[in-house]
Amino acid sequence: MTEIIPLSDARVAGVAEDECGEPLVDLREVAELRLDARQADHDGSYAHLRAGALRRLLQAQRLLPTGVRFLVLEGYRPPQLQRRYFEEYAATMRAAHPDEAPDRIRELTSAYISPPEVAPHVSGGAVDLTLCGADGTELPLGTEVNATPEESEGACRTAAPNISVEARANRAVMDRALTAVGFVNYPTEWWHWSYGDRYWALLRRAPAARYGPTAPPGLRAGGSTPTA
Ligand SMILES: C[C@@H](N)C(=O)N[C@H](C)C(=O)O
Ligand SMILES: [Zn+2]
Repeated sequence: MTEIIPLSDARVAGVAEDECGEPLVDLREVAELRLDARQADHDGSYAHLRAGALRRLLQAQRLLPTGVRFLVLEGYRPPQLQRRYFEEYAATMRAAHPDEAPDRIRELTSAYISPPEVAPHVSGGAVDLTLCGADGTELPLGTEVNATPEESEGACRTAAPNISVEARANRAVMDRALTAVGFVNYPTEWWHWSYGDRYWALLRRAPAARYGPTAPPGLRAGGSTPTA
């Protein structure tokens, strides 16, 4: 089995960043992509992706079998929302594992929510998505998108054995299309794919991440505005 590198791993934080300045693009204006409103926020941040990541996502969609499309749940995530998600799930992990040291709690947390300082969604290069048919009906992928390791008994892991043959085949369909255009998967979450962020750079052995943390679309004064 290949090693799963958690987002809390020091190697992720150690990746250099070479911000390319690509803008965030509003997916609500991209007719070819189907968006789901489950993660919708007040300013539409969730519906944004860096231009290069979006271009690759559209290429990947063209590689899907006839009649199958992507259903996108979340792209960009503002830094303060990432911090809130991380702190909330870390509290859940502390309650479930009261004897574990802080570093282990951070690692357990990062299996489901990224530490804010390396968060792929905050770079605008990560996307949570599933597959649907022509009428928008979701295909079986083994768990709901965003199912926790606890509620899914680990079936959220991309290579989990405890899913149906059909779900495994659908995960392979996603993998083939998204990997072919340069995305990488976070192996603890079948629905989470990214391009250009630090995790991507580490897995693809790129010299640096192309996308650093960026400000929400409403706060940007043209181009990409680094937040830190
Ligand atoms: C839980 C999910 N929505 C998610 O995005 N997790 C990853 C690891 C993240 O926080 O970047
Ligand atoms: Zn994600």
